[in-house]
Amino acid sequence: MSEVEVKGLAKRFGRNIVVEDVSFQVKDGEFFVLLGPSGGGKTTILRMISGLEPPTRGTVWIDHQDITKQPPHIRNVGVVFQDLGLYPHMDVYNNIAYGLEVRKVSKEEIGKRITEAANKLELKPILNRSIEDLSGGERQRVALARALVKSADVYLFDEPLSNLDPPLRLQARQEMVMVHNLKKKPTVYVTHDQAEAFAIAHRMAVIVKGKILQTGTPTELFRKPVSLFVAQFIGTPRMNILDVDIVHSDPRYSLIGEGIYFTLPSRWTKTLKDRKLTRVKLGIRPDAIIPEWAFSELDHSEYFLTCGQIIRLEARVGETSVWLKIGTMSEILAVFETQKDVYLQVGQIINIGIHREQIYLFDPKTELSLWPSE
Ligand SMILES: Nc1ncnc2c1ncn2[C@@H]1O[C@H](COP(=O)(O)OP(=O)(O)OP(=O)(O)O)[C@@H](O)[C@H]1O
Repeated sequence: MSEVEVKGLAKRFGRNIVVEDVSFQVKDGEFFVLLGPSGGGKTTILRMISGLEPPTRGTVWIDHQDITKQPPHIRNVGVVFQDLGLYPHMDVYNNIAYGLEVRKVSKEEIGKRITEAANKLELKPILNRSIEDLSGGERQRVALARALVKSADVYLFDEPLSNLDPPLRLQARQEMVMVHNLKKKPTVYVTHDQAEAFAIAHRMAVIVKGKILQTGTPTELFRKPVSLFVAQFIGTPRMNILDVDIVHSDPRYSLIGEGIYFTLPSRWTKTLKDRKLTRVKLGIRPDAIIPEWAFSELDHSEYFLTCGQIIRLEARVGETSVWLKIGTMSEILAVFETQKDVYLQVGQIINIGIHREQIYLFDPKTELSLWPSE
């Protein structure tokens, strides 16, 4: 059993605090993703776990042992960084072997492990090639093989796929998940690509400006974002946000805004009464908007109804993005399944429905999520 845990981790470079009070735990066999925009401190966290950067505060634990003061070569951590860290003057075989030689693994054992890894990652034909002659995808597989031959307690990946084209990226991602499944060790993976995070994470943390905003499974973060930032960061296309007034029309509360008059289900009454808010930010995911031609299949009482004028259209295979003006000024994006017998055009006015249980409300000042009573 291995487990990696960071407790109250902080890092300051000069006056700049780049990681602030970060804590998380990754269990054996778990794939944990640190997701966040560039410059948020994700790489610095991995560098602190691997021992390349000493924390200003906080501790790093592997297998319930505090290893914060251990030098990097003592820590049994397998790392694949963004630049892959391959030695350009060495061939593929020696790049993979190097870390094992440093650890005094016998030549025989090294040969055995490399053959195994080369078979799994299809590297056999290029074992004697120089790193300089390899494509981006091949280099990426060499870096993975280097992690695979190591019997590490923890694996760390820092955007290892960022230099690859989309098709290669998908293949490399599958190879990486394969390495993880073979090793069944805790893995921490850094990315700023939320679609990638969703595809591979068991659990993930959204990290911005050195702080974790939320930790949970991809579904938890999608369904129950703690704030407007997380709600818009997770899910493509981004959640629509509209500023609306709150009106108390006893016994219920209603949302009133540009083209909007929604009477909220009674579950919201307590939350809105307690908060005494007069305005909120209303969040609607583009795929939660139902077009009029799908109305017959739905129970109207479950939906808020309004209408919008199409201002832009973008058709893709199987779905169409439709930008709608509602009221005189507000604009929202809806994504509809493309229908053979429905012709849409700019300027057209259509009716839309929004499921009552699929709206999000945010406090306009703190931008934290508001939730109805269960
Ligand atoms: N050695 C250093 N000295 C000074 N500042 C640093 C150092 N390393 C990182 N930083 C700063 O710390 C901040 C966080 O950087 P970090 O690379 O950890 O973020 P990141 O979330 O991994 O970003 P990216 O996705 O772009 O790699 C950045 O502002 C960066 O400039």
